[in-house]
Amino acid sequence: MTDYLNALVEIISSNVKILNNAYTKDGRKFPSLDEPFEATPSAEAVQEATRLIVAATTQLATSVRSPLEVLLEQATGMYNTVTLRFVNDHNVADLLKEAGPKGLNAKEIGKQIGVDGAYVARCLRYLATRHIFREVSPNVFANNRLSSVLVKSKPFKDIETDLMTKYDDAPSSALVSHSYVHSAPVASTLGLVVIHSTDEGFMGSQSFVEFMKDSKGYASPFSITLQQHTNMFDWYEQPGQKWRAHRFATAMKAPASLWGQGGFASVFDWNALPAGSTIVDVGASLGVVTMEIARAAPQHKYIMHDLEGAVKEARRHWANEWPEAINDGTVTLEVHSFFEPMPVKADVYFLRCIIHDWPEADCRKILGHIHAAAKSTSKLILFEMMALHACPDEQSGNAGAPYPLLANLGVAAGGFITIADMQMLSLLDGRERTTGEYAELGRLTGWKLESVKPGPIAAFIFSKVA
Ligand SMILES: C[S@@+](CC[C@H](N)C(=O)[O-])C[C@H]1O[C@@H](n2cnc3c(N)ncnc32)[C@H](O)[C@@H]1O
Repeated sequence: MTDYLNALVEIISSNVKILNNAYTKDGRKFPSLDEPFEATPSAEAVQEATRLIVAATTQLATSVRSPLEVLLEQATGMYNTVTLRFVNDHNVADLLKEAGPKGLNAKEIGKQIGVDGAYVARCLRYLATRHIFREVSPNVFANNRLSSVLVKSKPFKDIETDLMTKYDDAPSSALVSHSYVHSAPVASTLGLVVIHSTDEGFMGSQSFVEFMKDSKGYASPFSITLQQHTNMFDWYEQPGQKWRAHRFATAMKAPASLWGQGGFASVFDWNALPAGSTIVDVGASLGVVTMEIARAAPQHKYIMHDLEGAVKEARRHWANEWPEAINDGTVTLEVHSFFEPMPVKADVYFLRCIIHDWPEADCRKILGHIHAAAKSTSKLILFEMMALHACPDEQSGNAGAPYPLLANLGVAAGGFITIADMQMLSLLDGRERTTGEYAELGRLTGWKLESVKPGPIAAFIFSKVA
């Protein structure tokens, strides 16, 4: 067997060849981080090569670096959060977009955003050292591919103060190649997930350790930080949080693109259902999944449930995007809490990124209410990410990865899901689950897991058990 370091180097070099060949076939060269965005070739082989390069380079760097340095880098990860929060709050990427590739001096940036230029330079240098922004010459900074994800669609002068409309018009077509995000010339809604993480996520993380020891009756670490006995979604419904609720709802457009167009419509044969079947989107938010499925199978009736504020947001979204579907009754929006008995006897109930928001007892209530209302033939579909152990796991069918990589490819495949798991814990005491855990949750609430369609967001398809 090749020695440890060379095994990693071989994985990197053979997969870099695959990437380069894919670009050569497209008649271009692999771009550096400083070059403008160009969509990545989308072939599965390119995505797999990318995952393996990320897994191996991270493991190689971690292996050769001093353990103390690695731990220090991780222990001070909050500076990633706060520097990103700083540049976002002051719309620095938007300002630098207007400055162009020559960039802008930190003093001038400081003048425009009302912060001492010396602070600005240090924050931007911290980020540039981590490949977010570029230090073009001493204290002069420009956008690069990563920082341009934070660019919004309005001129800098128009977005400085208006929190409610700051993120409007962000295109939902985040340019995503599998789970790797590349920057578009203007911010995608996926950039809002980053920003939400530096704000609500950061607030939650501050009471993370305390909560796990003793929740003191609070719903989540986030609730402890806020000293409020409500969960994050109820907090969004409160006066003063409308702009955060709006930002969150806008961010929720993004994960639809993680699956790519047609992903939700293709996991289930919606057209095999009798015409006029009833399909409920439980906790729908804007209803981006309903929109995709209803476009593919407009002969059915779709009902979206959510809390009052979220339904108001959704009404605005549908009025802009597809008003006919509301006007002709194809899609109905209703205020309904999934903690109350389900009022609809539907053919299919689906929930995207809902179950991961809640602790076990709440998930059982939600799925139990749906079970009580369902027909014997009803289907339940949970669209959720699939948690993976870092070691081989026969039960989940994860046999491992090439030597010496971690079975979940470290941050390459396990990165986003473990971040999401921590985020769910921090914000809501929710969690990401393995396939076995979804099957067990179904068993306890009267649902049999029939099949799983893997993907960045997997579909867990259940049928009702009497
Ligand atoms: C993570 S978002 C997912 C939204 C949507 N399913 C999607 O994937 O775009 C969670 C949603 O659950 C909604 N929600 C929270 N508590 C709820 C409740 N008790 N009843 C109904 N919806 C609720 C929130 O308002 C939010 O829209």
